[in-house]
Amino acid sequence: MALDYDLIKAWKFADVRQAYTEKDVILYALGVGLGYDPMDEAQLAYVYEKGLKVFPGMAAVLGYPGFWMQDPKAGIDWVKLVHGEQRMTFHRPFPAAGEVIGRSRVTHVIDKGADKGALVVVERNIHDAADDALLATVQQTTFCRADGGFGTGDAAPEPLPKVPATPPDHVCALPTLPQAALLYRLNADPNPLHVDPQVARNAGYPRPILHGLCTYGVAMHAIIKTLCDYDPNRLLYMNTRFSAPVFPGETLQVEIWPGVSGTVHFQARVAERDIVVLSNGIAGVKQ
Ligand SMILES: CCCCCCC[C@@H](O)CC(=O)SCCNC(=O)CCNC(=O)[C@H](O)C(C)(C)COP(=O)(O)OP(=O)(O)OC[C@H]1O[C@@H](n2cnc3c(N)ncnc32)[C@H](O)[C@@H]1OP(=O)(O)O
Repeated sequence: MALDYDLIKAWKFADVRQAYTEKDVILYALGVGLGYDPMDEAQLAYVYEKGLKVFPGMAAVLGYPGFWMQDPKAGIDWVKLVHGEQRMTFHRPFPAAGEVIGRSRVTHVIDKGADKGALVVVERNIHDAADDALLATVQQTTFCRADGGFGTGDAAPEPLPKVPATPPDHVCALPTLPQAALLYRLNADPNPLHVDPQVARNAGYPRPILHGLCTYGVAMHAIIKTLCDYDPNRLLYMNTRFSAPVFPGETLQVEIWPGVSGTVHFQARVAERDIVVLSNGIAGVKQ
C-alpha cells in the first residue's frame, strides 16, 4: 500500500537521550568485526578498555530513534523495507563513555513508483549531552519497497558520485563473522529481517541478511585501516549506497580510489559472489 506522504513527512521523533559506556563502545566495534585479529594492536585499541578509541561508525547506533517504521501508525510494510543509503559527517570525536542526545527529522519522502517503492530520508544530529556540542550528523535513507505510488513527493537529495572507471588503487578484504548480525543487532537495530529465517523468507531472501550498517562499519574499517593508519579522527565523512544484500560470513572486498584534497571514492563487493554490495561510496580523509 502506498504510504501517507503527509503523515511520514511530519513524523514526530522525541529526542533520544542515551548514556553509553566503554562496554557499549566495545560491543559496537566487535559487531563490525574489529578485533578479528586479536594480535593486531591497532584493532585492539577499539575493543580493549585500555586507552579505548571509539570507532566513528558508532554514530549509527547513538541517539537512534529505533525501528519506528514498524509502528502500525506509520502504515509501512516494514518486512519489505531495506536500508538504501547512509551518509555520516563527523564534527567532533566521541568520548569513550558519555551521554548523547539524538534529534531526528524526516527530510525527504520520495516516490519511486508503485512497482519500485518509496524512499524515506531521516537526518539525525547527535549532540554531546554535557555541552550540547554537535558530534555527528547521520542521514539514513530507507527504501520502502512496497510503499511507492503515492504521487508527488520530494526531489531526491544530491546523488552520490559513481566510482572511477579505472582499477582501484587499494583493495582491502575483511571478513564478516557468520554470527555478525546476531551480534550487531544488540547495539540498536532489532529488525527481525536479520535474525528470523521466516521473516527473511517473507521479505524474499533465502536467509537473514546482514544489517546495512554492519556492512557500512566493515567498509569504514577498510578505509581507516588503509588510509588513516587506524586514527578515527582522520575520517571526516563517509557516504554510500547499499546496492545488494550481504549475508553474514561473507568476505567484503573494499576497493578504494584516493581522489583530490582528501576525497576518497570506494565500493565494496562480496568476494565469494563477486557482486558489488556498496556502490557510489565517497569519504573525506584528513591528510
Ligand atoms: C528506523 C527505520 C530505518 C530502518 C533502516 C533499515 C533497517 C535495517 O534493519 C534494514 C537493513 O539493514 S537492510 C540491509 C541493507 N540493505 C540492503 O541489503 C539493500 C541492498 N539493495 C538492494 O537490494 C537494491 O538496491 C534495492 C532493492 C534497494 C533497489 O533495487 P531495484 O528495485 O532493482 O532498484 P533499481 O531498479 O536499480 O533502481 C530503481 C530506482 O531506485 C534508485 N535506487 C536503487 N538502489 C537504491 C538504494 N540502495 N538507495 C536509494 N535509491 C536506490 C535508483 O537510482 C533508481 O532511481 P531512478 O528510477 O530515479 O533512476
